[in-house]
Parts: sequence; C-alpha cells; structure tokens
Amino acid sequence: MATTNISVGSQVWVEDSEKAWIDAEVLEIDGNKVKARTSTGKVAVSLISNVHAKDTDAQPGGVDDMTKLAYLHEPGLLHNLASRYELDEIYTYTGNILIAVNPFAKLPHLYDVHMMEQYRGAPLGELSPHVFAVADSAYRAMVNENRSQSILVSGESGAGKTETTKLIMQYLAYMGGRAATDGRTVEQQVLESNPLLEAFGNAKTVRNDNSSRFGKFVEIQFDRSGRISGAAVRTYLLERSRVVQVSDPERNYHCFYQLCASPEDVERYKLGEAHTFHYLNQSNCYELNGVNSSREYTKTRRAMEIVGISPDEQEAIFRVVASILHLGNIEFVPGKETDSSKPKDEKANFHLQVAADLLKCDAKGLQDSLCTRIITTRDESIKVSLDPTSATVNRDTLAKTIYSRLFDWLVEKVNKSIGQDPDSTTLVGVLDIYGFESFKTNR
Ligand SMILES: Nc1ncnc2c1ncn2[C@@H]1O[C@H](COP(=O)(O)OP(=O)(O)OP(=O)(O)O)[C@@H](O)[C@H]1O
Repeated sequence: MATTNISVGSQVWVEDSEKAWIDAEVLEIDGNKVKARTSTGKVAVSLISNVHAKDTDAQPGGVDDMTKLAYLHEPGLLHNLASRYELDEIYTYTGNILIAVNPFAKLPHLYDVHMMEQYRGAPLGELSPHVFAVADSAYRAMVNENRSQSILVSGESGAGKTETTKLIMQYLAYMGGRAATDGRTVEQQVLESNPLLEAFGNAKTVRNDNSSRFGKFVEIQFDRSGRISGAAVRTYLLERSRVVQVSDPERNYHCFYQLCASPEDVERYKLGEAHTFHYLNQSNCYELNGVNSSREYTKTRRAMEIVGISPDEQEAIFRVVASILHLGNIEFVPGKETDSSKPKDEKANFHLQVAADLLKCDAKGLQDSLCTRIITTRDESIKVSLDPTSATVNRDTLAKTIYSRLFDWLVEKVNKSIGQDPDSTTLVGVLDIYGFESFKTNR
C-alpha cells in the first residue's frame, strides 16, 4: 500500500514532470492529499496514493538485485537503476530477470573474451549481473537437462534488444562454437545475415535510427555434445503499414533509400530522387546522420552475395523494391462510370506502366486489379468498379503484400544458407520482439 509508512516528516517520492520522481519530505497530510517539500525546494501536493515511501537506508550505489530493495515500487526501482547507471553498471537483476539500461556508448571491456570466460559455468547471481550470465544459465540448463531453452528480450524501441540478442549469440557461439572448418561458422552466418534483414526490416523511428520493425526468433540448434549444429531465423509481425505510410521525422525501410542512392539502378528502374516518391515523401527525412546510403547499398548487396542470392535474384529483388515505389505514385481520379476510377494523368500512367514492366505483368491487367474488385457469389463472379479512394487503398494493400512476401522470401533464403540441423534435439531460442508502443494513432 502506498500509504504505509507515510506521516509528517517522512521521506518520500513524489511525481515530478521533469524527473519522473523526486525525493521529498512530507510537510502535511490532509485527507487523501499530501503536501511535501522536494529536494529541489519546491512544494508539491499529491494524492496520497501517488506518494511512495523512500528507503532512507538504501545503499548509495544501489543493489544488484532489486528483490533486495525494501520497497518494490516504481520510484524505488527507477532510482536503483539510475544509481547503478551513474556508476556504469548497466545490468541489474530482479530475481532471474535481467534489466539492461542502454548505455548508448561502447563498453568493450564488458563483452570481451575474458568476461565470457568469467561467466562460463558461474551460477546466476554469483557474479555481477550480466547478459552473459543469462546466456550461460540457458546454455547450462539445456546441456544438463537436455531441454530446449528460450530467452525473451523485450523493451521499447531503442532499448537495446537487438544489441542484447547479438551479445547472447556471441556468448552461445563462444560456449558451443566449433572451429570453422569450411569457411564460416553457423553463428558467423547468422550475424552476417543481419545487414540484409536490417536493410529490409529496419527503419528510422523517432527513438532509433536503425529500429527493427519486425520480431525475430533466432534458434541456435545444438547437437548432443552441446556444439552448435545449425540455426534458423524466424520473423514475425513485420510492420507492413510503414511501406505505404510514414510520418515525419521517421523513414520507410532502409532499402528504398539505398536503391535511390544508386545512380545505375535509378536509371535501370526509371526511378528518381527519394523525395519524388509518395511512399517516401510523406516524411521530410531522407538521410540518416553518419550513414551513406550508397555505401549501405553496397553492403546490402554484399550480404546478399554471402547468403547465396544470385545476381539474377538480386536483380529481381530490387526490381520488386522499385516497383513498389512506382506503385505508390499511381494516383487515381474518377472514371466515366459512377464509383469507378482510372489513373489520374500521364504521370500516373507512366508509373503504372513501369510498375507493370518491373513486375513483369500487363499494365492493363495491373490497372484492372487496382481499379476493380471481384465479388464471388455461389453462382458467378462479378467485377465491381472502385472509386479513387478504394483504388488507392487497393494499391497500398498490393504494395504492402508484395513487400512482406519479399521479406519472407529473403528470410527463407537466409535460413537455407545458414543451414538447419534436422538431427538437433535441443536449441536455445532468443526472441527479440518489440513491446507495445504508444503512438498518436495506432495502426
Ligand atoms: N549494450 C550496449 N552497449 C552499447 N550500445 C548499446 C547497447 N545496447 C544498445 N546500444 C545502442 O543503442 C542503439 C539501439 O539499440 P537496439 O537497436 O539494440 O535497440 P532495439 O531495442 O533493438 O530497438 P528497436 O526495437 O527500435 O529495434 C544501438 O544502435 C546501440 O548504439
């Protein structure tokens, strides 16, 4: 109960618009209202249900396991994490859950081989909290109990899930890696496929310039002796709406900007600058700080080569990406009949024709599929015209569907290239999935 231990003179936490919570001393209690003087000298009046007792005996550097805290309320937990963060202690346990606070700085000493060696076989909680300890405990449990294990990595955008997932894989590779006999190891291949999935599945959001817009379950498969024998990447919930709708200052998926930064492909696919495309120009952000799109494009192509995507397949992939940009520029106006539609003007017709060429289909057929809908009854199929608004929705749905199928195809390619072990009996799975986000409009 929030009201326990609160009386005049007690040390408490009260809500603060700037710092979230601030420490204060209670001056007066009047019914359900508490008047308190904050440590910055302000007088704050709060509802008693929103005032929390402060642990005056708390250690200045915080505790490494929050179950040791006297009070397990929000300000207590946040204060503990903040005290540790001040000392560069980014990891804290709550029982066997690890909380990581993003350092936004490279901390190489935390992740070197020496560190991995220290955590090898150490019971969880014996050493300072660390992501390696969690990975180690999963690996041990798998080996000792001969049962598959999963690690869930969750948090809001930019919290550090992807980095954490990579560190877990790095540790598992260290524990169960075998010498690379025929070139690259399984774990190397999983890591090498990252730039490819990132080009198609990551985008700039308000919080994170390289935000993964899909959930990922990485399975690291092991043989009976605890050695890595295969791996697979399963993806979930790609944010399809981003393909057709972007709000400022975010961006669409990286691959679109990369393609527009390649003069050769711009010519080949009759593209233009990024700002000329509806699917990109709904936001004013085209560039990322410190990132050169044309260099990134080369990296994506390189990652495709590594994964074993042939030059012909690569050409097909970018043809599809370009066709989506063209699709987005097909605007509609009302047609002759009521509630019908047709491409708006010459420009719209040009994009329709190019999109059809790139998708290797007939332009008239594509127009038909955008401007009409087939209704199937028990006895017959009826073709119904669509008004411009419905045709636009139809166009966007097609773009989203093509893109998400392309993404799934790429994931399948990656998995084929990494190789699964059909005989593997146990695996460690790492689920990297974004939690719920609160947008102005939830789509
Ligand atoms: N342990 C860490 N050490 C150093 N930097 C980190 C660490 N974790 C995260 N970062 C930094 O924070 C950035 C964002 O992290 P990351 O991409 O892992 O977030 P995320 O939770 O996967 O976000 P999203 O859901 O948007 O994909 C990284 O690019 C990196 O710069």
